[in-house]
Amino acid sequence: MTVSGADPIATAHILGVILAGGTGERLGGVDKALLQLDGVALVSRVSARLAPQVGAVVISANGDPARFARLCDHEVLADEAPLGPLSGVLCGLDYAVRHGFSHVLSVAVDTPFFPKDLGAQLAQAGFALACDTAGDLHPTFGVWPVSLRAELRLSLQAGRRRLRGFARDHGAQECICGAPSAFFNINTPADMAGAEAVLRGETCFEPARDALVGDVLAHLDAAFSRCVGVETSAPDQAAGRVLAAPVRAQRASPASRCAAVDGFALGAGAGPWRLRVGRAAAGHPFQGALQTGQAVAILTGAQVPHGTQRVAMHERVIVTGDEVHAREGQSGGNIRERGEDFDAGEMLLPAGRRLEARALALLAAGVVREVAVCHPLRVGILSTGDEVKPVDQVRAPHEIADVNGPMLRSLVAGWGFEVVALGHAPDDESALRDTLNAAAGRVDVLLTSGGAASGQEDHLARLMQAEGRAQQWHVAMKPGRPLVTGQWRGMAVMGLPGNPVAAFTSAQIFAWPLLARLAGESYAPRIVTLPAEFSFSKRAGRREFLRGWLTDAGGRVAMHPSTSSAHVSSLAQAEGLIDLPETVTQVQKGDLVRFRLLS
Ligand SMILES: Nc1nc2c(c(=O)[nH]1)N[C@H]1C(S)=C(S)[C@@H](COP(=O)(O)OP(=O)(O)OC[C@H]3O[C@@H](n4cnc5c(N)ncnc54)[C@H](O)[C@@H]3O)O[C@H]1N2
Ligand code: MOO
Ligand SMILES: [Mg+2]
Repeated sequence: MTVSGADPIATAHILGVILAGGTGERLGGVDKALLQLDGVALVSRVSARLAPQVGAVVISANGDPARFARLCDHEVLADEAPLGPLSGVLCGLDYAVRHGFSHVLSVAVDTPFFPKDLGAQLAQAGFALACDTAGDLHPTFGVWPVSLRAELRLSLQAGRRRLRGFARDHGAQECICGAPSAFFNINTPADMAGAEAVLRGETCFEPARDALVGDVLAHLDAAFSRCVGVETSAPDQAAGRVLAAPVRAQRASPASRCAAVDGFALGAGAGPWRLRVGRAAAGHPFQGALQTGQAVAILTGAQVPHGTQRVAMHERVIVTGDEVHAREGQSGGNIRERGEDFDAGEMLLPAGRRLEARALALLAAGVVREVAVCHPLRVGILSTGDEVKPVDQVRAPHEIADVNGPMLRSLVAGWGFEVVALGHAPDDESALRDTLNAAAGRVDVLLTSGGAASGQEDHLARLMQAEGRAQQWHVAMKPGRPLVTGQWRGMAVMGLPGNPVAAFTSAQIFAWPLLARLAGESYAPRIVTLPAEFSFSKRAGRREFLRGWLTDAGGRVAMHPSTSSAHVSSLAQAEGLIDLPETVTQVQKGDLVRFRLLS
């Protein structure tokens, strides 16, 4: 179903719902609604901001409603089944219908500075979620028509609890309603202190620190999801593709008891055994069963006849006439039992697994004839910069060869994605716009390099913020401080920094998990922990990735002496990235370090 907006909805027809069901875990499990910000409970602040924007206000919260009684006289609605904020919205919609409202405007109780014209902005669309000017979606802030009730209930009953997923599936628009600071939400005691400082006018919301690597990864997880379609295919035709659904064995393996060696299938008894006429070969079962004291010749892989106790290797028996005598030293049954590798119906591979040789072998063993796989993810690679030229066009000393282009194309192809080479764009906003527009029709995701920072000729973030959706990051990471993430006309975009070592590192740390997510693939970098063969000092608060390799004797990690993000030689020598966390200031020889293996 798609709900589209026509006329804006009158304020009197909108019911305001304060979502106050969270557990406030990072604040020690307190009820956030009751937290006092500069002497006023959050629920009261949010209610005061919401009331002028709607016809009436209710609170969605579970537990004892009396706790709100001394703060406000809003009705408190408990969830039918508490399944997160979406059940709060559902409760609000039910209440809205009973009381003659046409829409719900939902807000979160822990976000006290939301825009004063939020309702008016969202109501233009009829069904919409709020996002900020940096492109971040705030799915608890939305306008919801009551007509969504039945589908929302069904969706929750089916276990789909994500606001953004439901909203996107049902055609919600995303409206830019304010600056990121307007959606500042309180999760930790430090956020509370920050919000109080803002109220006192001592500070504004500009981030005081660079984003942590973990923050950026969490944002990627929240803001992006699989974007490619799914089809069914024979496994053989799907080599290199990603499974969209788990696969179960269609048959046990082995499907029948069979011989693990060439020799004689022996029936019960201590021997000698009387040799029967005929044999059991792979693909040609012996017709008949072995009685006590009987034997029959058998070959590796053949089904063992009924009544077989064990299979003796031919080197280990003596055959005289039609009698088989066991020699000394016979051990083991030499029989592969039915289903000893896996049983019919057993899960062989999970969704998200890429079908490489080992996976394909397993599917064949399980007689799997059809799998659901994701379409390949098309990844555009674009270099930017007036100084950057293809290698065969480099002339003047102020020109440099495009290093990032070939590096990223090879990296992305090596990860198993489909590469679309998009060449190069100059440092010019209008040319970049044209390039982005052209790319949006050809690829699912675009990786750029260069122009990701905030210099005069760094256009990517500015352009995308103005005309698409973008987040410009300063990551507390070296190399790779600048990064841009966002969307352009439905295409995911990641702007990597220009310096090649930074581009490479940011690609490993951020682009790879992003691409995997978009492609429906599970992402699992290979990381080992080994003693350092070097000592090194660094600043606290920043994650650093050094280029390193395993020492000849093995078991230790050496570092390249250069930490410059422009020294490409250090990359070529590297076998991995040494990952030094934010908290570390000193590494001594012998200390354990995390080493992310490349290739
Ligand atoms: N005032 C600040 N300046 C810079 C910051 C900062 O935070 N504040 N960050 C520095 C860091 S760290 C990096 S990394 C770079 C990243 O800059 P951009 O992503 O904007 O990239 P450019 O300015 O276009 O180029 C930087 C550098 O990289 C070379 N480059 C670019 N593309 C390629 C390519 N395809 N092949 C080879 N080399 C390339 C380019 O020539 C520049 O030398 O910004 C710092 N500045
Ligand atoms: O990303 Mo920059 O160093 O890290 O050159
Ligand atoms: Mg720059």
